[in-house]
Amino acid sequence: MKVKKYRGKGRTMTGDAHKRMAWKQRMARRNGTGGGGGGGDSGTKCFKCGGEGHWAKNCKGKGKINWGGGGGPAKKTANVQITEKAPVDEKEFPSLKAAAQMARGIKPTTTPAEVTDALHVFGFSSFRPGQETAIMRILCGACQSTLVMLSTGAGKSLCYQLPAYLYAKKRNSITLVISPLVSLMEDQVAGLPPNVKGACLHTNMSKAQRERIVEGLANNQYHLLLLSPEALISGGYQLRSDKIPPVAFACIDEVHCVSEWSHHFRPSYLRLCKVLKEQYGVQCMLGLTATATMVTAASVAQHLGISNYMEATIRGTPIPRNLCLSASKDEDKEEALVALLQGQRFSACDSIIVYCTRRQLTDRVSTLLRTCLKEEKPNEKATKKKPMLAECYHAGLSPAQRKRIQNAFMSGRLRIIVATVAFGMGLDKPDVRGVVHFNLPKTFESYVQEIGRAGRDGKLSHCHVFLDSGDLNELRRHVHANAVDHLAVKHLIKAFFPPCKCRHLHENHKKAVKSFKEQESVTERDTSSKSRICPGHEVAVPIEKLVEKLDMKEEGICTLLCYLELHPSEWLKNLSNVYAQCHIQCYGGPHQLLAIAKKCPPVAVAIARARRRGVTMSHCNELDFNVIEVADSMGWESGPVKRELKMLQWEFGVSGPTKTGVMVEFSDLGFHVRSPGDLSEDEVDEIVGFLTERMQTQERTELFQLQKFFDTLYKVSHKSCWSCAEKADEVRSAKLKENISEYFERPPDLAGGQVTMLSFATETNEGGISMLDSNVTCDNEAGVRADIRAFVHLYSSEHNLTGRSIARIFHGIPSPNFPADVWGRVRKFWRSHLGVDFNILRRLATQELVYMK
Ligand SMILES: Nc1ncnc2c1ncn2[C@@H]1O[C@H](COP(=O)(O)OP(=O)(O)OP(=O)(O)O)[C@@H](O)[C@H]1O
Repeated sequence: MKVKKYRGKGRTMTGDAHKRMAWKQRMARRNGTGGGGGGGDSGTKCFKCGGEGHWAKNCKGKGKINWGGGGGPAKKTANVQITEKAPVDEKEFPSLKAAAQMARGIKPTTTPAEVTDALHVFGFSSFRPGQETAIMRILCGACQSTLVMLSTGAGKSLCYQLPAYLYAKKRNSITLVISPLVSLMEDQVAGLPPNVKGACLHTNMSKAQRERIVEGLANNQYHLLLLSPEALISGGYQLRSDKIPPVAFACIDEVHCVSEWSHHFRPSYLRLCKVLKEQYGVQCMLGLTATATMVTAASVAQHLGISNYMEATIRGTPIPRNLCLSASKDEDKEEALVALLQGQRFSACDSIIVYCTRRQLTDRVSTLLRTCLKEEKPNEKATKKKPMLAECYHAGLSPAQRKRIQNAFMSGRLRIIVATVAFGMGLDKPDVRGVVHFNLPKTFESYVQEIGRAGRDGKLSHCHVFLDSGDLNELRRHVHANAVDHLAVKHLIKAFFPPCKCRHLHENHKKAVKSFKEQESVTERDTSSKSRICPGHEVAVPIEKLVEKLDMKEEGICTLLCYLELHPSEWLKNLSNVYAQCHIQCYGGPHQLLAIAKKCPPVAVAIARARRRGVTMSHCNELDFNVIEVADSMGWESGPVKRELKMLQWEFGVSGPTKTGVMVEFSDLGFHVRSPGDLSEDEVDEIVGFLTERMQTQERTELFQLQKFFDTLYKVSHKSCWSCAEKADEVRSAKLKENISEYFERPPDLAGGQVTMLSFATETNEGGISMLDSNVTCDNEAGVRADIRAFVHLYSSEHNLTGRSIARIFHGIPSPNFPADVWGRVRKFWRSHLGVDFNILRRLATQELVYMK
């Protein structure tokens, strides 16, 4: 739609007034207020004081927020914009005083008029708990990075949208919002009020769409920009800091992904804060999350550069008060689910989500519910269209089917959606009245996140979990799936720290100079790993090959590389993935290859290296080489080398560029790091030991937390859901909430100023009901050993088997080299020993492999 623009009294108004009106009416209905709320475009209403009959320009009303250096644009340097620090002058700016008080936790008597007016622009009449403090911290101009930890549906989005809107209006700046889910970005932008201009950049957009957005950014058309962490750190989409307005602040949604201790650690998040600070000059960051323990919060604060995280954290209760929780350990879960939904508690609920872990199960359960509940009264909200009782929703459905089911659920036509956890991320349906977990959720955090989809309108809603030891063991297997062997770690270190000649060259240099003083300082340097001789080399390791070699997922390898970067010794630096292999083909024949070698040094070096390996190049018109290695051997950065190689394809004459008949292609996407090549053997052992220990701690911790989660639910559970199907048990619900809060509020352990989670792993299990312990012995060891031997006989010639890979197959845990769709068909072995503890199985398999060698 073409947008008409009107200019009136210094304000810009778009022509889509009917859209704005509809939005205002929608918001008014939701807030229960009569009309619009003093929106910025209302024409006769003052934006500053909200008063009628005069324009903001002539307002003599309330004070102002400090807009950072008097509202002027932020400073721009060549490539970095620095947001100016605000001069703190509370007398001159009365509302700044309020902001500063707010930031210190003191509630000021009045909220600045600009802020309350902006709140009306968003269609709200008052702040929800936590919103005002967060907003004022961001607006107070003193670069107060803030962590907002409020439950799902508490209204965290306003905490970035409102300051972004005000900053953009006052300073023509933009706010960067880092959002982890591409699928949600469009919805978030579409949900903004008409006055707030947002845009997003993601991979699902066409090139033309992205270019339009980048152009719009350069023209100051947007108040906020949503993008994925990967897009930001890769610097893709031509998004350069000098091409966008100054950045007011950056908001990181799902900020717990920044912490390596989080259940959702995402390696690309790790470099996020650094890129925001160094490349975009961001000084103020706002982190948003619904589920973070204090351990995660402390670690996130470290990444955001917050020194006193207690002061900078706005924290609500993890579970909203209006949710009534229950759990039961029924033997027949399907029968129990039907009974629960027929009971008084859930039969009154119009909108229910039933979560299952597997796709086939969602299918089965939805069919069961359609059959067993069909006599029931259809959804009262049903419109002319036929009401639907229960449907399944999972990633295996076609996009059209998913859309149809989601729309039916959102409009109230579908009463029960039986879904995998893929459903519900970013779901903003206010009246979901019930969430039932047919299977055990993965963690405390997932549980809190998933039940948070109920009762977003603040009305009483019900949540129930069915406990089952089978689910617990299944989740336990998932934990083992991510663990790594000592040997795999060794291979990884070998790949990323190839030995270099720096030390040797240095020794030669030392001999040549023969200066006593120089020798002394060199001896000094040799003993200290911190001032190592090697400055670090660019290394690229092809992802596909490494995944196969280590039998480890790409994300797992990324995580290990992040641990190495986060280590106090900063063993390596992660760089953006690159294509490492270069293929040059000269259609002009071998002469052309030699001719380009004369003008392009990297080609000459690649030919020389090939010759050194014994390859005869005189009759060759093709050349294959690792471009990262070649660039490194020349002491050059790989970026410019690749650009120079690409240029070989073109010749620039007076009539413009013409093709030279040289083809240059890059392939083999690789992990890309900068690492030293002069590690001593002790250092290699230290790194291997560190990573192995770290992975083991992670495994122990996750197992412990899983057990603790199960025990927490078990302690308050009913034997059968019959006891809580008719009436909620408020005492047990309150007890469960209290125990969950305890988990989230547990203070972090600070070892040497670093956040650690070791204590979780070493803590004993306070007499909980351990259903895992039953598995720690192996009754049928001889039988298990016989099966292992049979398996090794059949498959060892074609596959590289390890104790772990055999244990995984016997437990039905897929890995890159042993995918479920292939190995799941080997029925005799796949999931054949679920009853035997994973680590015992691994030990037995390792022993058998050694005996059979
Ligand atoms: N001050 C307010 N007054 C009334 N409604 C509000 C207010 N702030 C937010 N809301 C409404 O609350 C709902 C939830 O808000 P929002 O999506 O920001 O929650 P959230 O905390 O980001 O949730 P999630 O964790 O699921 O992303 C939205 O419909 C929003 O319009």
